[in-house]
Amino acid sequence: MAFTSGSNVLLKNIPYQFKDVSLLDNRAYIGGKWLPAESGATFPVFDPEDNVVIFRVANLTDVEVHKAIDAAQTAFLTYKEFSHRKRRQLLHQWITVVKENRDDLAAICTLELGKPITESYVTVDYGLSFLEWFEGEIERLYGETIPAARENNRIFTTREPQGVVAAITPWNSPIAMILRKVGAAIAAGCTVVLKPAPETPMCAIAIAKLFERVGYPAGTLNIVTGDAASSPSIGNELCRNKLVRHLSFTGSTAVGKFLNGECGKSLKKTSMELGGNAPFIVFEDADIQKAVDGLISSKFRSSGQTCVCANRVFVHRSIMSEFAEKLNATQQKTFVYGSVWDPKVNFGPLYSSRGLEKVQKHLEDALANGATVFDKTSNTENQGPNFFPPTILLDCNAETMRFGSEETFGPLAPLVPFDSEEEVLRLANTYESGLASYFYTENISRLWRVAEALDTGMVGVRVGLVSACEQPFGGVKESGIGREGSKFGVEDYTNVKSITVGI
Ligand SMILES: O=CCCC(=O)O
Repeated sequence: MAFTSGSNVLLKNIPYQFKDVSLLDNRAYIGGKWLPAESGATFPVFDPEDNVVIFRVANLTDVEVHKAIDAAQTAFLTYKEFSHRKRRQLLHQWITVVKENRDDLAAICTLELGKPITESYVTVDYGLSFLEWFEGEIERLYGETIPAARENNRIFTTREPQGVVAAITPWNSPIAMILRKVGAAIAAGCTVVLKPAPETPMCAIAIAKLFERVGYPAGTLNIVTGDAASSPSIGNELCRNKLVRHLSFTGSTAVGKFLNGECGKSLKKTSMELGGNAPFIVFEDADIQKAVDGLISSKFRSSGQTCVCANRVFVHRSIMSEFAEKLNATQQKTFVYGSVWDPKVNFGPLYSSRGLEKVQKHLEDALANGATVFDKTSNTENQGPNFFPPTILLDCNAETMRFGSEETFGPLAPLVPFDSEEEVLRLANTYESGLASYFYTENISRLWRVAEALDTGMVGVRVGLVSACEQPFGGVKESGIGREGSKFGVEDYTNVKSITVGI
């Protein structure tokens, strides 16, 4: 299927028939209207499977972003007066239309991210789980009563929506990351200007198309699209415009630090979900097959392209060879390669040639410094220009090789031997990142000791997957500020107001 009809454009034939082609708009969404860039400019979106252009999307500048923020502020003045029950009903309707359009949303995700279709359904359902969780939270945005020190005073608190939220979302899990941010902000009573990643704008547009059907005030959600070159001007407006009260960003630590600095100039609240470099530790007393299974999901999920993917794999020296053998055997059995539209396929290409280059650099650096590839994965030839197979490296050193200090964001599993708990904790906690960590042990004392000692916002103990709508998601140190998902994710978009009454 390929077609052009007004603003609904798909430039390439694909083996999927969209049920509702109106979801494939290539315009921005501002104040309830679908608009091309004022300059008429567009930017290309590529299919990662073959690097062919699939869409051309409106390339905005700060001028349109300014208008989107004004529209969001106008909508906020109406939306903030809605009762919690009414907000909940609207969110429920949004959930219903997202569910009804699950197939098309998964297809768009596969198309612009190169995710195998089966994984795309997982990300749509993961996104939906956030909306469902936030729907429940809306009516539980409670305040408190506080005993007053002055006899004639009574003090209580309420939670108020902050106002206009700017959200900047990544390419790596577009539907889930958009719904995790936008769903929480809308649940809290805020309005949103969303800037999706230039690689995956069509997921955001489709979500907004469904949002539009629900009956929120015009301007409650706005989508401002732009390519990498226009992102700095769009980002500057989002950071500097005083009507924006909260900026929520998921992406690299370098960009997060810059945005946070800019937001500081008008003291905006920020939520920053930044780079990971997660340690994954397998102690000598671990259930080895359980640890292998955990690493398969932590390391290779989304072809290794999530911020919570294991990056440094520490394995106790005494079990290294057994672990490596089992890991290799399990990954050979687990992954199926081929067209991302084939429901049996569960491992796809990287998102772009940029992603591929980084993984290749980390591999070359490790090999140049003494690492070796463990039994090259078979059946992975001719999988397209951005494909990188699951690769296990032996004889690695996290202190001297590049993967040790930088997130690889790809399916490279460097196994680093260690000899003691003290040593591995020092290595795991060395860097400034502190998003997720994982470890496997069957020793109950060690379980508590290590969980408490790991300096990360999230710890997976005997699990390779921590992400869930009810789990507070976020990091410490240079991995971020704030928590997404869970009750904290909604509270993050509210201000606590204290009201003192004299009687
Ligand atoms: O990569 C960012 C987050 C993915 C997840 O929520 O597991």
